[in-house]
Amino acid sequence: MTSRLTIAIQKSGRLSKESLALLKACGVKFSINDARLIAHSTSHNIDLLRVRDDDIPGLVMDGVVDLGLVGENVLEEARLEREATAMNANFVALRSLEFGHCRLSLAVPKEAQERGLAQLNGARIATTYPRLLQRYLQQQQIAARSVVLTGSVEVAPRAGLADAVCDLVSTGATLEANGLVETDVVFRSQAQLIQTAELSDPNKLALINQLLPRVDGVQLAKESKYIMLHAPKPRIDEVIALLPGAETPTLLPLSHTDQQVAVHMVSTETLFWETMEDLKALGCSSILVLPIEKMMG
Ligand SMILES: Nc1ncnc2c1ncn2[C@@H]1O[C@H](COP(=O)(O)OP(=O)(O)OP(=O)(O)O)[C@@H](O)[C@H]1O
Ligand SMILES: O=P(O)(O)OC[C@H]1O[C@H](OP(=O)(O)OP(=O)(O)O)[C@H](O)[C@@H]1O
Ligand SMILES: [Mg+2]
Repeated sequence: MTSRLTIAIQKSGRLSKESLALLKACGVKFSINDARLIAHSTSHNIDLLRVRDDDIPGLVMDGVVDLGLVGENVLEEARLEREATAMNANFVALRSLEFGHCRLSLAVPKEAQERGLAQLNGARIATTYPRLLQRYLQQQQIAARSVVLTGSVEVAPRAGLADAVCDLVSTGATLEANGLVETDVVFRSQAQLIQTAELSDPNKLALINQLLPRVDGVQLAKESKYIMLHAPKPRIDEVIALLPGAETPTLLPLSHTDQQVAVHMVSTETLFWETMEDLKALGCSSILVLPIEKMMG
């Protein structure tokens, strides 16, 4: 029987939707039953294990699953923890996935904002990431104690459990709602695709080799746009100079006029409204910016 590749993703949380969307965009089909831990792919020899994100690094490092999609914050914390306790902390980082962007930051109550990092000497800092926090404090030569909480870290100072927090931040809304001010970035994170270190099954390796270019293609497509416009022939050089990354645009004749040409190109940069307005001022018309679903070089 052909072996099945197992992939661990977060069951429900900040990474779940985009993890599933990535697999789907790679052509891996699943029918998910929310109550089930395991989902079998109907298109590939792949099983999906849906777990808490904290469990994903360990499952990959112990070889229980072949691949995992997890935030670098959780991954690096687990790696430091395992290294410190002489457990296997090996894995292979395959790809950064460009979602789940956040930062682990120190934050203090608004009233204490002016006192700087030195105020943390002797302080109690609430966090879910004690290893990442201690590494940073050591680098900054600060001696503070961590209070480990697995949730609701942001309420710890108000509850009298800590003087500061070291918590995940994205927009900053959670900190603000709790009267806290971000003072230092401890670690920057995004979702990663990781693989177990000892993988020799040729069927699994073949499947991974099929998936990786698809992951790259999905990411490239996400960052790219297809731009189409009609440009006045005499001003074509000026038009091309305005377009981001337009070294090799396609120029096509238009059926109804020889005064204008159609310009088609793929750009990995955003076409800003300002540029579109400049193009219009040069005499361009029918300017379209379209999303791209898939790309392969
Ligand atoms: N505000 C955010 N914006 C973007 N990404 C985030 C944000 N907060 C967290 N993340 C990323 O998503 C991961 C999962 O966050 P989530 O809040 O869903 O975790 P959780 O509550 O620990 O879930 P679980 O129940 O799986 O343990 C985090 O470890 C981090 O990498
Ligand atoms: O800076 P912000 O945009 O406010 O995001 C930061 C918050 O997002 C995450 O929690 P989430 O909302 O996922 O809920 P949780 O605390 O229940 O995990 C994280 O733990 C922060 O609390
Ligand atoms: Mg978690």
